[in-house]
Amino acid sequence: MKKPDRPEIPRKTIYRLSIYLRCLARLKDNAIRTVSSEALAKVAGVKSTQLRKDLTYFGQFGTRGLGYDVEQLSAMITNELGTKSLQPVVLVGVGNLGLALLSYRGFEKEGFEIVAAFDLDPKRRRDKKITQPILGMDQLADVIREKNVKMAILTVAVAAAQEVTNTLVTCGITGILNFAPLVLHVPEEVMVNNVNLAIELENLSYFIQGG
Ligand SMILES: NC(=O)c1ccc[n+]([C@@H]2O[C@H](COP(=O)([O-])OP(=O)(O)OC[C@H]3O[C@@H](n4cnc5c(N)ncnc54)[C@H](O)[C@@H]3O)[C@@H](O)[C@H]2O)c1
Repeated sequence: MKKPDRPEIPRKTIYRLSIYLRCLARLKDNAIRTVSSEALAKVAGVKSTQLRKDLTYFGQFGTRGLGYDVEQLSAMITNELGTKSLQPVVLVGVGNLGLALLSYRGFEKEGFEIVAAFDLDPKRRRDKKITQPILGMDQLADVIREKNVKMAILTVAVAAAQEVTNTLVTCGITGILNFAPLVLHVPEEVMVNNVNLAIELENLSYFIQGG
């Protein structure tokens, strides 16, 4: 996977980078140029020792007494996350969930562009709010190649998820955001992130018991 010359960076550290980046964006909006590790940690909701530890994976940042340069730290994190330029993404499965994600206008601001969506039955769903092309599966390989797409959002019915995953991997996709409630089998070099609201709710349910 990415940057193999580095020591293993915990997955949670990478998640926290995304949180730090959004906090830094808010500071930039308020014309704040430098921030102490304590202040940044506080807005990010972590301990300052955690923040400093996370950032040491990527080199030395900040000046003692002065803190971090907001612009420089944002640039470093964006570079590490690979979101310096707009990343093309495809979505497969234009049902209820797929349509909802396609109609969300906020992804581009965050560095991702859903360049096209695909479905077995691309003509079934039409929605004036959707600006991306909805195409048949026969066009998937061409679009992925032409637009050099590496990431896919998977919102197909659970029964089709593994088969569609195999197709995506064959087409060169190396990162899958999977909404289907099953464990996908992929080659080692392919990364899958699962989103499962039921698991998140179950987790909340555990923690609020007896509250
Ligand atoms: N992660 C979550 O929290 C969460 C929440 C809701 C739904 N889901 C899951 O998301 C998926 C979609 O849910 P939905 O309600 O939008 O379902 P849906 O039935 O409305 O849509 C599924 C779409 O997938 C398409 N499809 C099926 N087989 C395909 C194939 N082989 N190739 C291409 N397209 C194919 C169908 O034509 C349909 O348009 C399901 O797997 C569901 O379990 C997850």
